Amino acid sequence: MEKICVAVRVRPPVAPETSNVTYWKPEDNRISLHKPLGTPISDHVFDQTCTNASVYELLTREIIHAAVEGFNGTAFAYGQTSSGKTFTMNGSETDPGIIHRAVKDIFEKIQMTTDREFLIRVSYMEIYNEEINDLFAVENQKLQIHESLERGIYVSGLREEIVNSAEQVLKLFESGEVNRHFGETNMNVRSSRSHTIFRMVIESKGKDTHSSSEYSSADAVRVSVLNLVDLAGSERIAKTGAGGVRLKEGKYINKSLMVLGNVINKLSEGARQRGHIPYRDSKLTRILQPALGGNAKTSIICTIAPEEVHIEETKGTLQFASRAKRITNCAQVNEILTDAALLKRQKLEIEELRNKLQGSRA
Ligand SMILES: Nc1ncnc2c1ncn2[C@@H]1O[C@H](COP(=O)(O)OP(=O)(O)OP(=O)(O)O)[C@@H](O)[C@H]1O
Repeated sequence: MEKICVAVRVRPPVAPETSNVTYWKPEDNRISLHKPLGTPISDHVFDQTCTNASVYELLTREIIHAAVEGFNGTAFAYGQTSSGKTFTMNGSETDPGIIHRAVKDIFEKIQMTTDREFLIRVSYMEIYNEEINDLFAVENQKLQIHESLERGIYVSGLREEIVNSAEQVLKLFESGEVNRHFGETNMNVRSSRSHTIFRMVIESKGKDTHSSSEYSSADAVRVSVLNLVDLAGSERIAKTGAGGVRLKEGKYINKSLMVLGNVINKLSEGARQRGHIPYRDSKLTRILQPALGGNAKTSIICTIAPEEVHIEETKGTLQFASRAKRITNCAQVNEILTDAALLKRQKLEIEELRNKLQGSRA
């Protein structure tokens, strides 16, 4: 069992004239309003001078490395609109975000792992107005979620591309970004109007599979799923000035984030009290189910805006962070034996049985 890793990140003020007015005081892994005391609410608090490089290093790198070794992983950004989620996940020219860094890191790690061979598949989807769309293939819309013993929870009909270099993945990611729903609101000129999930499936098996007399872990195939998630931001309609299409989008965004909040609340209660977890109440929580209290290593970066007008929303985000911090997951390496390995094992077991029988007859 391990805890979800949660961090809070303060973005710099939007208006330069307010740059020296600080309402929030980050101090180690605490953040407080007015007075520098308070209980730790997350594992890290990043102040407004921090870079995406340091967020990646402290919060996500370990999960990415574990994904290459066979553990499921999820990293997601949560926070009100315009607080810096997309900036954290996508980054800028000079300071690439989590996704860019994760992709580079995965291929570097793979290159260093000389005793295994890898197959990497990527997909990119968005949840827009509670419908799942494929960002690699615009014709694939309104996709359905299914569950099977072999694949767990998956989205059927989603295009998966087999990739073999970081450059190829980043190019594909950029092509998907073009199809994503963005829109202008009073709060953000380029506001994400959908939740996006960039997914990498990492499959590997040992190179040393030639020994015929014994089966070993080298015969097993490891399959891990890595989700890099940029959520749409919660918003107050009065502040965003949303009407028409934006209003409809805002309602769907708020509803699915409310379900996510409910799931986090339930999970943060002790195992005895928690009862039914409402994963099925939204597509977002259904897809993220393994990441929330399941078989995955998860980190959450909660982004907040420093301005006084956003204090109430910021308090809500900090509450979300402190609840999420209480969640424990149970991550394990996903290893399955190949058919050939299973056959080898069966043969050995039969052999053993035969020897035993002969021994008892003698
Ligand atoms: N840490 C940061 N450093 C510099 N600029 C930032 C930082 N965080 C956010 N910004 C800037 O603030 C603005 C809003 O950020 P961003 O679009 O990432 O917010 P968001 O939380 O994704 O919003 P939404 O939910 O509306 O999509 C952008 O112009 C972004 O470049």
